Order: sequence, then C-alpha cells, then structure tokens
Amino acid sequence: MRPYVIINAAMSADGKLATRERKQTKISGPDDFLRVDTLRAESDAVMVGIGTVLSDDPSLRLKSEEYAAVRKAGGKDPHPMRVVIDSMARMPADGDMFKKGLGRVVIFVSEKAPKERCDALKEKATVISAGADSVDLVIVLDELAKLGVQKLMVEGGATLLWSFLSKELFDEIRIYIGALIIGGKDAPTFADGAGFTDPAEFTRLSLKNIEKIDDGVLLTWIKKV
Ligand SMILES: NC(=O)C1=CN([C@@H]2O[C@H](COP(=O)(O)OP(=O)(O)OC[C@H]3O[C@@H](n4cnc5c(N)ncnc54)[C@H](O)[C@@H]3O)[C@@H](O)[C@H]2O)C=CC1
Ligand SMILES: Nc1nc(O)c(N)c(N[C@@H]2O[C@H](COP(=O)(O)O)[C@@H](O)[C@H]2O)n1
Repeated sequence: MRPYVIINAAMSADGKLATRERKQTKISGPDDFLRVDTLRAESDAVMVGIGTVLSDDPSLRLKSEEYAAVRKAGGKDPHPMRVVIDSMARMPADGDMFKKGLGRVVIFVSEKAPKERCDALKEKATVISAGADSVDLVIVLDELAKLGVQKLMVEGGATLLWSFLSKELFDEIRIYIGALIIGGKDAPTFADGAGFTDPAEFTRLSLKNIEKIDDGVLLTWIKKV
C-alpha cells in the first residue's frame, strides 16, 4: 500500500513559498517550526525536490534532540529518511543532508541521469531510478512503501508540489499562511508547474481544520470525495 502522504509547506499571505531569488525564506514563526518538527518526527520520510536542495541546502533533520531520542528509543532511526526527487542526479555530494542529522538519504533519479553522478551519489545515499525523463511519483511511492515508509511528509518546492497536487497523490495538505506579503511574479508559489485551464480538471479540496499559530494560520485540507 502506498504511503499516507502529507504535504506541508508555508506560504505568505499572497501565496509565495520564497522570494523571487528562491532563497530560503522564514515564513513560519517559532510555534509553527515546532509543529513542523513534530510532523517530521512522526513521519517515516521527508521529501523535497532538487530545486529546493539547490536553493536551500536543507538538512531536513529533526531540530529537537528530544524527538530524535524518542524515535531512537522506539527502534527507529533518530531522523526520518530524507528523500530527494532529482531527475538528473544533481544532488550536491557535500549537501547538509549528508552532514547534519545523519540517517538514510534516498535519491530518486530518472533514466536520463548521468551514470557517473549516480555512482558518486551511491557512496552516500540509496539511488533509485524511477521514470524515463523525469521522476515518476507513482513509482516513487511504490518504492518508498517497499522501504517501509508508511507516512511521507512532502515539503516542496513549488514544482514538486504541483506534481503531487495535480496527480492527486496526497492524503492531506497542511498549509501555513504567514502574516507577510512577499510578492514577485517569478517567486515560487504553493503550486507552480503547468497549471490547469479546464475547471473540470481542478484538484478539489475539503477544508478540515483552521488553527491560528504565531501570527498566521494553519489550514488542513483533504481531497474532496
Ligand atoms: N516555504 C516552504 O514551505 C518551502 C519553500 N520551498 C521553496 O521552493 C523553491 C524551490 O521550488 P522549485 O524550484 O519549484 O523546485 P522543487 O523543489 O519543486 O524541485 C523541482 C525539480 O525536481 C525535479 N523533478 C523530477 N521529477 C519531478 C516530478 N515528477 N515533479 C516535479 N519535479 C520533479 C525537476 O528537476 C524539477 O525541476 C525554493 O525557493 C524553496 O525555498 C521549498 C520547500 C518548502
Ligand atoms: N514549514 C516551513 N516554514 C518555513 O517558513 C520554511 N521556510 C520552510 N522551509 C522548508 O524547510 C526546509 C529547511 O529545513 P532545514 O531547516 O534544513 O531542516 C526548506 O528547504 C524548506 O523545505 N518550511
């Protein structure tokens, strides 16, 4: 069975995930970052796209040592598996994912990925080919299930979220909306990609919960049935 997929991201009140320079931008406040850490701790794997890795160099580790200790006491790795969707195997070998919060890193590449890049990455991570030109997320979810992932948190970015959202490959969406405007027509939004034109294609949602956190609001959505 494919993992339960929770998309979690933070956007500004005008729907941006970051500035037009695509640099990592603090949108969440302290309480929301704690909520994110809790969700990471509860997840078997945390995923981002290679665009996010190249922009942010995230470690995706747990910030709370207490959470890491609880996972360890329960027989799990202290940090959830870190997963990168990376068609051309562009993942930097000196990325923070390999230096901070040690644990398993899994990189999904396409058949187009240069062999020498994949071989170099295999020294640090599990590299799995899934898809011809870009990474096929249906294959990814099947492979993650085989690796024991039951709960997957997808953090972004804009292009990867579009793929999950447009193909309805998610169970829950948790969007934190921060009390700020970032602006910029080229700044990444919650869902970039090609976008729909036909309303019949729109991904429809049901609102499950609204919670005020810090100066912003957390919205929890599920797919409309
Ligand atoms: N505020 C927040 O919660 C978050 C913000 N971000 C921001 O998002 C931005 C990065 O987003 P993007 O540039 O859109 O990159 P991305 O992280 O969405 O990665 C997209 C890349 O993944 C690869 N890929 C392979 N197969 C794919 C598939 N099936 N579907 C989608 N992508 C596939 C492609 O190379 C594609 O260009 C950065 O500015 C980062 O700071 C990222 C995560 C969370
Ligand atoms: N939930 C959330 N709120 C924000 O304000 C953010 N900027 C992000 N960014 C995501 O977190 C990743 C960085 O994680 P580490 O600090 O390296 O563990 C970043 O790459 C985005 O995916 N998220």
